[in-house]
Amino acid sequence: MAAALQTLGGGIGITLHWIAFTPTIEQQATEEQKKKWLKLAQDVAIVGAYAQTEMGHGTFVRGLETTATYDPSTQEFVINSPTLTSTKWWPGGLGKTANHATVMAQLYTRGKCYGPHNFMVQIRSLENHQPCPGVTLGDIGPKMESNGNDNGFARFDHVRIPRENMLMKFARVEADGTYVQPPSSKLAYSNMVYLRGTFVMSAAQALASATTIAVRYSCVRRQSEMKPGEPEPQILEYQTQQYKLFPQLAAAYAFWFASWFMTQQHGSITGSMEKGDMSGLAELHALSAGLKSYTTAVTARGIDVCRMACGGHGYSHASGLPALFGGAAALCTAEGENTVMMLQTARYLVKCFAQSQAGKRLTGTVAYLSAVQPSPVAGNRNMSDLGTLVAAFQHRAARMVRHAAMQMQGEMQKGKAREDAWNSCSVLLIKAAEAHVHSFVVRNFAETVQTVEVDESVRAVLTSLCQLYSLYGITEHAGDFLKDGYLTGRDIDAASSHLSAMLARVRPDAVALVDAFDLHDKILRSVLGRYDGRVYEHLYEWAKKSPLNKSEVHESYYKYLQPFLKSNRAKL
Ligand SMILES: CCCCC/C=C\C/C=C\C/C=C\CC/C=C/C(=O)SCCNC(=O)CCNC(=O)[C@H](O)C(C)(C)COP(=O)(O)OP(=O)(O)OC[C@H]1O[C@@H](n2cnc3c(N)ncnc32)[C@H](O)[C@@H]1OP(=O)(O)O
Ligand SMILES: Cc1cc2nc3c(=O)[nH]c(=O)nc-3n(C[C@H](O)[C@H](O)[C@H](O)COP(=O)(O)OP(=O)(O)OC[C@H]3O[C@@H](n4cnc5c(N)ncnc54)[C@H](O)[C@@H]3O)c2cc1C
Repeated sequence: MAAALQTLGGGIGITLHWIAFTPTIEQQATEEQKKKWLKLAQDVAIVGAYAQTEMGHGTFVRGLETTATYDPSTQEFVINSPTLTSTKWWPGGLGKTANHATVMAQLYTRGKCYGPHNFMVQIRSLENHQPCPGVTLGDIGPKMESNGNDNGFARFDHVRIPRENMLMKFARVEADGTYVQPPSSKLAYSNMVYLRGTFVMSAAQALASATTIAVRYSCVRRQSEMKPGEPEPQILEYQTQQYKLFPQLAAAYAFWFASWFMTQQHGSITGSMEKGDMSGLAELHALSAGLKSYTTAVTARGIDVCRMACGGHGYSHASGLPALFGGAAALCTAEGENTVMMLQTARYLVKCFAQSQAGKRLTGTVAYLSAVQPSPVAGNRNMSDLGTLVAAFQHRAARMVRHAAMQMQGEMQKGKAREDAWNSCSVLLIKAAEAHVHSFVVRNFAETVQTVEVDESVRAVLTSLCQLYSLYGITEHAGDFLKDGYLTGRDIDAASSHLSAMLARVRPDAVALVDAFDLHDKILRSVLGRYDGRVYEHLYEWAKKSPLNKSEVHESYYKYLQPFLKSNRAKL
């Protein structure tokens, strides 16, 4: 049903109904409100959008301009778009599909603003789908990709909704206009934390799709001569092709396992929060923000590497890779722009570092920050040992977090305000946060391959993949590891040669490793990645279906080319 709606007419999309609107009801509505809206949403008796971002604000949620002003005389909220920049802009499905939206608006009651809160607003008639009175709707126009989804705009002209339409699980407004504080003002943001967590799996699946396409195609495509006179080899025999694709394949597995951890963490921490224990919220926010930022950025870059590794056919929509890239690029901006999200993780790390300096024992994903010794113990390390590789990544991250935090402290000691010191160290902070997330992904990958219940022969392959992922990270960021002498030049050389060995070791299992993602051709939508490998016949069939081939001589010849040619020939 959802898939059909998604493609119906190519102009509507209910993705956000499932991944944002419905979860917002689940997470932010009271039991009473769930009785009213949740089943309607789950049965698609209503279709919703998650309307938070505005033309003028996306990142800075506290700067949103849409207002929800409580009128105690009628016990209603008045939803209003006071400026052009307050126009809701980007929400998926808002343009033409949704008839309801959860609208994030600044809550005003008794003349005071209590910040952004979520409100349920019906935006279209359930009878004829016309916009409701006071509501102006439309599509924001073509985008880089995902044009099957009507990302839209909405304006509200003093639209009245019942008090009960404020999602009141955490904060409330009583009938007389009294505002009741939530346990944490950030609980209004809880669905963003949830959605960021799901992006980690979206990234893993996207990278899995791209590597499936590129690895399979690299076994079909034969090109050039490796040795004079020999038959053209599969392009996957070239070490450079392996160096392009296998780190992406390893990252897909790494992110898949990271998403398992994210899902488990989200479940257990939100479970505790249901019982009133908010202690895990900060770590959950930092982890989801950092993982979302890191995995989507690596995935978008990795998909483009896969696209380039497929040569010209990779650039064709027949490959499915341009669409994958466009989708993954969106994940880098949506649900919290990547830079801003990584800065949120950095903010948490600086806080934890200060606590560790004050003698507090750190736990969870930051525990290593207090365990890692500042002075490196150089020496010939066994660069094929997973424990050694994990320790190297944790040392790198701890060193970079310490360096950024101390740099910031130094700026403040010179008299800079905290905010100015933060801004002038934010590049260092971003790099430190990226190193932290990278070390988490490596550690989690290593722990998963060592504990997951699989046949020992499968564990051996996954261990090689984890070594490959880690060694690739060390060689790609060698400077970070060499800086304080924790790793030596000899270690880096050893890492490079082990990496080459891992490329050769993974090669025989490469196709099995992508087949293991079990992505049906209908999901891959790629002529190059077809399970049956019959690329060329289907590439020709695909091309013949191009709209330009409907006529032998295209109408543009008669309209433009023919007169142009004629006039040029007349001048000869
Ligand atoms: C092939 C690819 C796969 C498929 C893809 C296919 C197609 C692609 C198409 C579309 C993609 C799919 C779906 C798209 C769905 C997208 C939906 C959206 O985009 S919804 C809108 C999302 N918007 C955001 O995420 C906004 C980001 N901004 C924020 O979250 C906040 O403004 C920000 C940046 C966190 C700042 O908030 P602020 O209140 O100013 O906080 P401070 O930075 O001052 O920090 C104050 C303290 O609050 C803590 N904090 C902040 N946020 C949270 C939170 N969410 N939870 C818990 N705590 C939080 C923060 O840590 C501070 O704490 P301390 O004071 O340090 O203790
Ligand atoms: C495909 C897609 C689908 C979307 N779907 C939805 C949806 O369903 N619902 C919804 O509400 N929204 C949706 N969005 C909007 C999305 O959430 C916002 O685009 C995103 O939050 C970024 O905000 P912005 O666009 O205002 O960019 P800005 O915040 O203006 O960012 C622009 C630049 O400024 C930088 N910047 C901003 N703040 C800081 C800072 N504090 N420190 C350093 N640099 C900073 C950013 O890093 C970035 O480089 C969608 C967006 C896309 C692309």
